[in-house]
Amino acid sequence: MSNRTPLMAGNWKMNLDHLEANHLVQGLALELKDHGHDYSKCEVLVIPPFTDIRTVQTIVEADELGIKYGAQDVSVHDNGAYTGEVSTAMLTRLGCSYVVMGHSERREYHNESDELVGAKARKVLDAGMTPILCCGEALEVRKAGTHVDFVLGQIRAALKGWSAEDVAKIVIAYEPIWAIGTGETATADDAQEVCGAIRAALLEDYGQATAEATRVLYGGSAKPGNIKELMAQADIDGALIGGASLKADSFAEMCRFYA
Ligand SMILES: O=C(CO)COP(=O)(O)O
Repeated sequence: MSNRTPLMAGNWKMNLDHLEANHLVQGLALELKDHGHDYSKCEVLVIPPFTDIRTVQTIVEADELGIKYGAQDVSVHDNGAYTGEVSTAMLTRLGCSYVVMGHSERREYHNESDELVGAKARKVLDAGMTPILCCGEALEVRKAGTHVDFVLGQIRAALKGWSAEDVAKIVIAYEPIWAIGTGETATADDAQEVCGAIRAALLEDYGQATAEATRVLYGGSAKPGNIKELMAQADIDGALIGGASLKADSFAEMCRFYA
């Protein structure tokens, strides 16, 4: 058993308006409270669209909930003529503690490169928040059997030049694209194979302290029915959850995987 605190992160993607966000966070808080959730056994994070963050902040702060919240993306710029972008300062001002970057949906639809993803992670860490760096292969890569090399290549390109101390502070989320929103979960063995390879690469590149500290999540059709098996794997420290995080009961059940 490692001393890494497990993290359940709900990526809402482009779902839920502020009224629905309010409903979900309150429902989630109640579910967790009713079941006596121990936040030291699993950190709970919601990642709403930008427009819901203020709403989530209000509820979380008013009730001093243990739930944390973050953003799905961020700009690499500080301010200026970047229409549509949101800066790290804007997110810290709203109390965000995590920011996702490099999600496959942004890599695919917005042509985000490993270099840009790495620059976003740097920006987020420098602003005092925790980057959740996403990686993962498409089905063709998996079929060709080169998925481990592909994923390690993404991570190494994004983190080029980083110190061991900084890498130890980030979260890496392995999300095989073919398992996202498809109902097709990677088996626990498939997920462990890649998460284990990520940790072995961290050991090789940055040494033992970093390899032991950096949290590695799995994402892709994670749900109440498979979370226990995923969390039983040595190198899986939590999950990045899409669909199943949009319902208070299913997400709360996953946060309580340890019970
Ligand atoms: O992309 C994901 C989380 O970032 C996974 O989404 P699903 O859990 O809906 O497959």
